[in-house]
Amino acid sequence: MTAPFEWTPDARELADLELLLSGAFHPLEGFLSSADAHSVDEHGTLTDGTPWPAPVTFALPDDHPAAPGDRITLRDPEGAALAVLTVTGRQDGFVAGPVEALDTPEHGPFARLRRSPAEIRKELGERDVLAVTMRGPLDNLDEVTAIAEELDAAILLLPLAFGEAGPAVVRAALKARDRLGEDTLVAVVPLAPREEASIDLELREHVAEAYGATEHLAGPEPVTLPGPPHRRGLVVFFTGLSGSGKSTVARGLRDALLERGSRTVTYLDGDVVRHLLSAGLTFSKEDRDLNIRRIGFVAAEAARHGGLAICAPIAPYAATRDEVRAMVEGVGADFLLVHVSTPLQECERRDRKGLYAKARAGLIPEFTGISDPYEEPEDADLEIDTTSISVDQAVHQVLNPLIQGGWIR
Ligand SMILES: Nc1ncnc2c1ncn2[C@@H]1O[C@H](COP(=O)(O)OS(=O)(=O)O)[C@@H](OP(=O)(O)O)[C@H]1O
Ligand SMILES: Nc1ncnc2c1ncn2[C@@H]1O[C@H](COP(=O)(O)OP(=O)(O)O)[C@@H](O)[C@H]1O
Repeated sequence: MTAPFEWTPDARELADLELLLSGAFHPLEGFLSSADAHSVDEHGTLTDGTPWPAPVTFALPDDHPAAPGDRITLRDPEGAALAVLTVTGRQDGFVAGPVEALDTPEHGPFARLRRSPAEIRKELGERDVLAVTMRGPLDNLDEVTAIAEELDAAILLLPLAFGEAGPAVVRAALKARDRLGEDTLVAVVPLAPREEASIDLELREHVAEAYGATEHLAGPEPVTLPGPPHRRGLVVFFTGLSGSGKSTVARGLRDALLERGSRTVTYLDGDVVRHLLSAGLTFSKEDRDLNIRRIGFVAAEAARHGGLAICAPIAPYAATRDEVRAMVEGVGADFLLVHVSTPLQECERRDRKGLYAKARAGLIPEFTGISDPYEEPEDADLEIDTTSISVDQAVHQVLNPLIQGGWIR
């Protein structure tokens, strides 16, 4: 009997899964084996010689027990079971195998426009088709019209909607359709961009062909101009030992920002987090990581909308701090890691809450710095040792770079 495995793939894998299931990645029917992925990289073909431009792979952590013959239910982050992957091979971190659809999630912006290649081909019938794949607005509509007229072809716009920018690309396609004429078809394709431009282009051609294209035009690459720093979201994330001064400096920073009044501030105080958002969590590694991920999630949501979030947990693990940085940068905001590096000796001397004495006496287990690890950041954007400076000076050591960097006016 096979084990009932479940897994939530990452965003790129989920997008690829949707294209495998819809037939947009024809002739692929599942995730590639390590051998196929290497063959694609080296020769632009699968091991059986079928032309294919880009690896379409799926990874599981090494400690996941799935083996050939097992069936893995793939779920979206909200828990909907999307497909079953039957494992045919597992090597070099890649899990290969065909996928079968279970359910089509009917949510998300522009879900009604996520039409399958078969549906679009049926609607287009025998006509020649000029497909335009887009990752941003089209600035060449006259050219598109001229080519379509010359070929006597129908126009099919394929907005490649992936990630944060996805809905904006679809809106650009609908705007282009308004100008090109109502008979222009639009199908949303969740194709994640590939790093190498030539491979990305080839993959777009394959997908366009699956949708019935006889001619393919790649729209221009979007120009992304980040807004000025004072309009961008920002997370100021303090990390350091208990008693190092995180909360004191974070509160001082919050107050200084509120006095200036130029930005909205979300303050995720450590104690408030532990009483509400993370109530019931312990200080085990798993619970500390969960606590930090929750803080990161809330901070990233505030920053997504251009807000400034200040967080001040111990956050002892480098990998978890990295995850938060990625979460924040993933929503297009900036992340500033402030290491409050006051040495243990000074933190223990202060022992504001008497916790170090209790930890030394063995009354508090897993106490950071005493009986639990603190991984010193190697990627801090700022470092402050509060041993022999005033609170006001410490606050200015954070505030000044924020002003100089243009985040605060
Ligand atoms: N075992 C153990 N280790 C470290 N700290 C402990 C522990 N038990 C309780 N406390 C108190 O909890 C505060 C740290 O909570 P955090 O949420 O910031 O920790 S973590 O980031 O999840 O590691 C920390 O507060 P601060 O002094 O403000 O840092 C301590 O007062
Ligand atoms: N320059 C300074 N910056 C921050 N805190 C300082 C400074 N000098 C002394 N302290 C004292 O150190 C203690 C730091 O405690 P706290 O801010 O709660 O640390 P943490 O949040 O890192 O546990 C406070 O009692 C604070 O008054």
